[in-house]
Order: sequence, then C-alpha cells, then structure tokens
Amino acid sequence: MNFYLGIDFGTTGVRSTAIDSNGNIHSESQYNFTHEEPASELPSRWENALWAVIEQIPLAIRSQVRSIAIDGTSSTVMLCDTEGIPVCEPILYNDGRGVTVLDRLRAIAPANHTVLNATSSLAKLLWWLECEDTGRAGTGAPPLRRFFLHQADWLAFLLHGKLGISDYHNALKLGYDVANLCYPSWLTEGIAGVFKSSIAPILPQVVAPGIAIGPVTAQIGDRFGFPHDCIVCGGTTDSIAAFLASGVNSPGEAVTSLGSTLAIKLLSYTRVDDARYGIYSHRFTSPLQGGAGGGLWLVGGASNTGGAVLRHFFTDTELDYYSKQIDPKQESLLDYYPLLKKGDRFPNNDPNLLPRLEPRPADPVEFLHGLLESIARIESRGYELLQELGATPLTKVYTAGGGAKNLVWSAIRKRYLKVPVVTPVRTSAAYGSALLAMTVDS
Ligand SMILES: Nc1ncnc2c1ncn2[C@@H]1O[C@H](COP(=O)(O)OP(=O)(O)O)[C@@H](O)[C@H]1O
Ligand SMILES: O=C(CO)[C@H](O)[C@H](O)COP(=O)(O)O
Repeated sequence: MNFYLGIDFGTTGVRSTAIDSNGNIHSESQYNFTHEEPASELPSRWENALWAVIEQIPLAIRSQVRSIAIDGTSSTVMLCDTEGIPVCEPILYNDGRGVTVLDRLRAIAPANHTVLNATSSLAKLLWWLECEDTGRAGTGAPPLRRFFLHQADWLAFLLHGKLGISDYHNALKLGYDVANLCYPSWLTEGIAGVFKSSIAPILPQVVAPGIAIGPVTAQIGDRFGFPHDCIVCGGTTDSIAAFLASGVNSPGEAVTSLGSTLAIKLLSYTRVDDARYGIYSHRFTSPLQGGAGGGLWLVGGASNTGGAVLRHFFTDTELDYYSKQIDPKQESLLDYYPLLKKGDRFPNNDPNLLPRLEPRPADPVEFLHGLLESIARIESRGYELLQELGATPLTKVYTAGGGAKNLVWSAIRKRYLKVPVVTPVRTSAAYGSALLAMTVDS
C-alpha cells in the first residue's frame, strides 16, 4: 500500500499524518515545543522535532511512504550556506523588524503590494541586506549567505538534499508573482538600485506545491526506512495546509485557522490584494484536482491575535473549563485588541499597533469572554473587508487549529459572521499536507 505523509510545523509543535490513497489516516504523531529557545537554537530544534515525529511513525508505514510534503509558518525565513547550514538566526513570521526597510521597499514594489508589510519575507530579506550594506555590528549580518529559504523549504531540504527550492505559497510574501509564475523585474532588478547588492542570486527557485522535487537522500532513506524512491514534494504554509485539510472546494466557503495566530482564507473567484489591510491572495491548488486550482484564489490575511494570547493567560484546561461557563448569546462589552506585543499584520497592517487588554475584570470567565469576543470581532472585520474589496461573498466558515474545538467560541463567532460556522471532519494542517503529498499520484 502507498502512504502519503504530511508534516506540519506550527508555532506550538510539529505533527505528522500518514494517509492512504482514500484519505484514511493510518498514523499520527506529535512533538510539542515545551519552552522557548533562543532564536539561534531554532534550526536545531526544528531538525530534532522533524526526526522525532518521523521516528514515531511505525516502520511498517514508513517503509511504504510514497511521498512527503511539509508545511511551515508563513514568512519564517532563513539564510543558509552552500551546505544548508543556517548562517544566522531565522526570523519568525510575526517579527516586525522589517519596518526599518519599508520606506525603501515602497520605492521599489508596486503600490499596495503584499510585500509592503513589516513581517513579509521580502522585508526580512532586505533587513538582512541592509545589515550587510551598513556593516552594522551585532545584527547578525551574514557575509556567507547563499540561499534564502522559508522554514518549510529548509525542512524539505533536510529530506531531499536540494538547496534553493521553494513553492509558490511560501514565496508569495517574498514577492513572487503567483499569477505569472515568475519573479517580477521590480524584484530581481529594482532592489540592486536601492540596496548595494542584488538579491537575484539567492532567491529560491519556485515550484508548485505538491509537485515532485526529488527522492529522499539515501541517508534519510536508510535512517528512517523510507523507500529510496520516496518523493519529497513542494510544500505549503501552515494555514493553507489547514485549508486543504478541511476539503473546502466551493467559492464563498472559508477556513479560519485559530492556532497561535488567527488566519482566514476565503475561496474566491476574484483575487484581492491590499497591503493597507494586510490582505493578499494565494494561488489555489487543489490536491483533489491533481494540483489544478481552477483559477480560484485563497483570499485572506493573518493577524497576530489568536491562541498565543489566550495561552498567555490560560492553560488549555482552563480555556475549556471557563469557556463552558460563558453564555455565547450574551455580548461581552469588553473591547480588546489581544496581542502579546506591539504590531499587527491584518486587518490592521500596522507595525506600531498597541495591544489593548484593559480593563481586566477579576472574574476569569468574564475576562476570557472579552478575549474570545474581541478576537471574533477582528475575524469578522477581516471577512467584511475581503468582501468590501470584491472577494466572493462568504457563505460558510470552517474552523481549524487548536481553537476549533471551542464550541462556545464558534457560537460567539457565528453571531458576528452571520453565516454557518462549522468544524470540518479534518482540522489538522498535517492532514492537509498529506493530501498535498498525494498530488504526485494524481
Ligand atoms: N479550548 C480552547 N479554546 C480556545 N483556544 C484553544 C483551546 N485549546 C487550545 N487553544 C489554543 O490553541 C492554540 C494551539 O493551536 P494549534 O493549532 O496547535 O497552534 P499552532 O499551529 O499555531 O501551533 C493555543 O495557542 C491555545 O491557546
Ligand atoms: O501566523 C501565521 C503563522 O504561519 C499564519 O498562519 C500565516 O501567517 C498565514 O500565512 P499564509 O496566509 O501565507 O498561509
């Protein structure tokens, strides 16, 4: 039997799912990140987590894995040398240090482009370039960088051994033109006019998510018992993987990922991009249609609000316990903007936006109600904007991620969204990546 393996790198942990060609699950494994590591330790932490989730898969399944796809947090980026060894600390998806290059980026990129966000992959790459140009000491300016990769690209490299390859989901926020499938000239040529060096030589080659990149290396095959012709595919981002897992295929339907962050994606006939609000469109790729997307778009955005803020104040057990004491029909008048630090990406693309978490009532149920209600307002404002800007009207919202199991929250969200809010059969991004891996046989 052929198995298809999906591996999801989220903020709080890593999960794997192995499925057969009918989509039935045969194995699941998980590795939770229990404490914060210094940024310099992240690559080795990710590598160890990758090995740990693979080792938990029964050998009998590993030996029949036909293909593997990995998703990672979108816009988490790295610079590596020719051996694939990171030459400096990775920059995480929600890191807004790119704010220092935004003015110069505005001079190069088209108005309102997706990259015009302090957290975009391109802003981070230019921040590195700026460090190099100015020779700023202590910034981690990497003199020996050769390859610019996203988290998912690098993890896939650990399996297939080829450097410099990304996919058009991860590459969207790098400025890759996902309609014409090429890097635009403002990116390949324009940068050199404003910064001292050109970035063209270090940009990854971009493939379609789910397309075969190459077999696992002999070393990986031997170590884990994968067949030597087991294929590693182009990957995707964590919230697109969650979208794919839901099985949504009808324009007007959407998936909200309530993980550490809040990400929304609406399947739309029309494309919408508007950097004022951090709204962008991914090219839709359906593994169920052999990687074709029917010209549809995944329109949406990702906010720094979400489960990470909830986890800062409550354990998962408390979230469950207190949520059950909330009456979802009753509106909380607490008006928060729940963030752990300054800056949001969507629906307020504002690197200086301040968290708003006051007043804080003594009653934890009341406080949690205010948090859930406020995150629901941000979600609903996001969907409202997508439609105001021309996306296909919203008909139904599926929920994925750790917050999907909170039915009280779903009821609160439904009050704002005014469409059915449902939990799909499959809510895990690893399942979506496993479906993506199946593209190689469709
Ligand atoms: N009952 C609950 N209600 C709301 N949120 C929850 C609940 N249980 C867990 N969470 C949130 O889910 C998040 C983890 O979701 P997950 O999808 O695993 O995140 P990620 O992929 O970003 O690591 C945590 O931040 C946690 O606060
Ligand atoms: O906060 C996140 C961590 O990855 C979001 O899931 C992500 O930013 C969404 O990005 P994309 O729309 O490119 O999948």
